[in-house]
Amino acid sequence: MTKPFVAILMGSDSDLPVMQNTIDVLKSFNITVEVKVTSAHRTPAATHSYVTDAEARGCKVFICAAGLAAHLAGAVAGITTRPVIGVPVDAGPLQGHDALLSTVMMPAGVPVATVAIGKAGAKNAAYLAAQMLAVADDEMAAAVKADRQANAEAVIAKDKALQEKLKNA
Ligand SMILES: Nc1c(C(=O)O)ncn1[C@@H]1O[C@H](COP(=O)(O)O)[C@@H](O)[C@H]1O
Repeated sequence: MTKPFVAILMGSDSDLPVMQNTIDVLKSFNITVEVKVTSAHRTPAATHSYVTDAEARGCKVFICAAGLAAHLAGAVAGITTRPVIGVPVDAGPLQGHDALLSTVMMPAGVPVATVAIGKAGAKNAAYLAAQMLAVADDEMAAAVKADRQANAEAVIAKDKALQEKLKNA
C-alpha cells in the first residue's frame, strides 16, 4: 500500500518563504507533505525521476512553485497525469507576471491549475489540493467544510466588531 501525500516542488530554495504558506495550510489539514527543490531548467533529469518516483510512492497532487520563466509546473504536468497546481512566484522585476503567464498558458491536453501570484495563491494551492483529496475522502471533505465555516464565522465576527465600533464612535 502506498501512503498518499502531496508533493511541493520549488524551482529554488528562494521560493520557500512564499511556499511556507502552502506547507502550513496542508499541515492544518493533517495532509502528509513532501517538499523538494528541483528545477525544470537547472535539474531536468532529477525533476523527471522525482516526479515518476513520487507518483509511484503515492503522491496524489503535485504543487509546483516557480518565479521568472516558470516552466516547472508545465514540465511536471508533462510527466504525470496526477493533478498539477502551479503557484507563480514574484521573484524578479516583472513582479510575478512573467511566472503567471508561463505557468497558466499551457497547451490543451496538459493542464496546470494555476493559482494567484504569491502568498494568497500559495495558500489557495493547499486548499485546492485538500479539495481534490476530499473528492474521495469524506473525512477530508468534512475538514474542508469546517474550515470554510470557521472562516465565514471569523468574517462575521469582524463585521460585528466593526459595527459596534462605528456605533460608539
Ligand atoms: N522558474 C524556475 C525554474 C523552472 O521553471 O524550472 N527553476 C528555477 N526557477 C526560478 O528561478 C527563480 C530564481 O531562482 P534563484 O533564487 O535560485 O536564482 C526562482 O523563483 C525559481 O523558482
